[in-house]
Amino acid sequence: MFRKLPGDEARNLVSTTPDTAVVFRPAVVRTPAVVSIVIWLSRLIASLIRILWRHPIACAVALAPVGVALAYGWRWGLALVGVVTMTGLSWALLGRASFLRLIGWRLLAWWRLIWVYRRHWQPVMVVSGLGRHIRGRDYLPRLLKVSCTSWADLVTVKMLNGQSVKDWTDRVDHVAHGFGSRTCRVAVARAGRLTLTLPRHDPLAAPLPAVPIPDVVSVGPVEIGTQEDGRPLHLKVHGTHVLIAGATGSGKGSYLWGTIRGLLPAMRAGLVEVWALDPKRMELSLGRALFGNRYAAAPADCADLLEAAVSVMQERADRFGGSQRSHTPTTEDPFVLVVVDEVAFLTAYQPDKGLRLRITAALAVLTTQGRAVGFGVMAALQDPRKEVMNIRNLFPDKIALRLDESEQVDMVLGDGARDRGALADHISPVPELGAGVGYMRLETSPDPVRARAAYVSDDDIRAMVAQFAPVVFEPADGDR
Ligand SMILES: Nc1ncnc2c1ncn2[C@@H]1O[C@H](COP(=O)(O)OP(=O)(O)OP(=O)(O)O)[C@@H](O)[C@H]1O
Repeated sequence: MFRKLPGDEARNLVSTTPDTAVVFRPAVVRTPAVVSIVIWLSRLIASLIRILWRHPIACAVALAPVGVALAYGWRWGLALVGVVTMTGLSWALLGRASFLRLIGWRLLAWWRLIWVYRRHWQPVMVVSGLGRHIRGRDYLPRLLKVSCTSWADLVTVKMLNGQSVKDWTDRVDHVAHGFGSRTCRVAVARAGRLTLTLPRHDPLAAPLPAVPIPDVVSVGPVEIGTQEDGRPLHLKVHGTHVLIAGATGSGKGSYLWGTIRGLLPAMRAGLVEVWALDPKRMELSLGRALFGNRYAAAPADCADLLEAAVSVMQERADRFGGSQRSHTPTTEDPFVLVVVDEVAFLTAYQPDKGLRLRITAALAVLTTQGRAVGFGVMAALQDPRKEVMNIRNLFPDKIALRLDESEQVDMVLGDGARDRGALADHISPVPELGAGVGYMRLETSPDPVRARAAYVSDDDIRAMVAQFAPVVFEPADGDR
């Protein structure tokens, strides 16, 4: 009935240290089977009590039919099970959202806690190096809670005393793959506790059609796509500056055009002006009519346009000085968004040093002094190295689309962003899967947010021009 215990083998072992006469003979203490059984039973009872304590409702639901069967006979117990099952099914069919919120995700979380996380916890922690094996005992981080959303598991963990967040961020790959997920993101829940986000599937795997042009006049935040958690992606442009970095074909255009699209009603109302710099002549030229004479492509024209923006900004700052510290868009003083595609053409690859310096200086002035007086810069570039864009730190909000090298992620999003799960170098180069997907790091939050911008196609841009170009820029033409 009882298997041979390991002690039977150990009894025969004799160990010595090399080159000495010292001989160790392990002392084997035989544990009577009854002691083992008592220990095992007491553990079982303790875990049953713990389950009852932690999940009283689930236990009541499971035990109620047993109670009814014992009191009134098995037919009534079975009937109760049938009624509960039918009610649950009807609820799931008729009110899917509320069923998932109140029952579905909790059941799934419980199942994944038992089947995925608790089952694999010890091996994953030990193999990844997050647990410690000291003198025959395993010291493991504690698995506190698992909850599920529509796309990911959120796992709350208590770190071992003395562990740092970096210990975990260095091992996100081990943890992700250990629990059967593509990636793992680490966020601090509170002192000593972390929340791990492990996606079950990629909700951003399919391209999104362009967001409809809003009916209301708004200066932002502008809806331009979807976040990983299914909520709309709103990009703030008024009161900040945004830098978008991504390799060629990563979908930078969707962010530029998505933002312009969301601002169109405000442009028509005269509350927003978009000034466009398009040194490659490929991205913004299709909607050129939307920008009127605030469009430049040749480097010299770009420098002139940027300096014009600086002088409008400084004139505004002189007027505002002493009377107001923040900007509210009006038709007299609209919000000015300077959109620059492939800014490196102007700041790094431009052979004319004089032009390069003028452009870099104007961008630096706009990004350091512009936001309080209603000027924002939104710049896109392919290569985020400092030599290419030495003012990248002047942009409070940053977006990393697909990047070629892992080191580039922290160059764009700031130190530690990749460790926190911003795997921009892992985004698929296949346009349908990865174009427009990126990680945003906003000024207000250190945790990168994964999102996908909706695709604004050439036809969408033509439609925008046809609907808005004749009226967008006329009222403000005399401003320059
Ligand atoms: N949001 C998106 N969703 C799906 N596909 C997209 C999206 N954005 C772009 N694409 C696809 O990817 C291709 C490249 O996009 P886009 O030209 O915007 O990239 P880019 O980063 O601006 O590249 P480059 O720097 O070479 O101009 C597009 O032709 C389109 O097919």
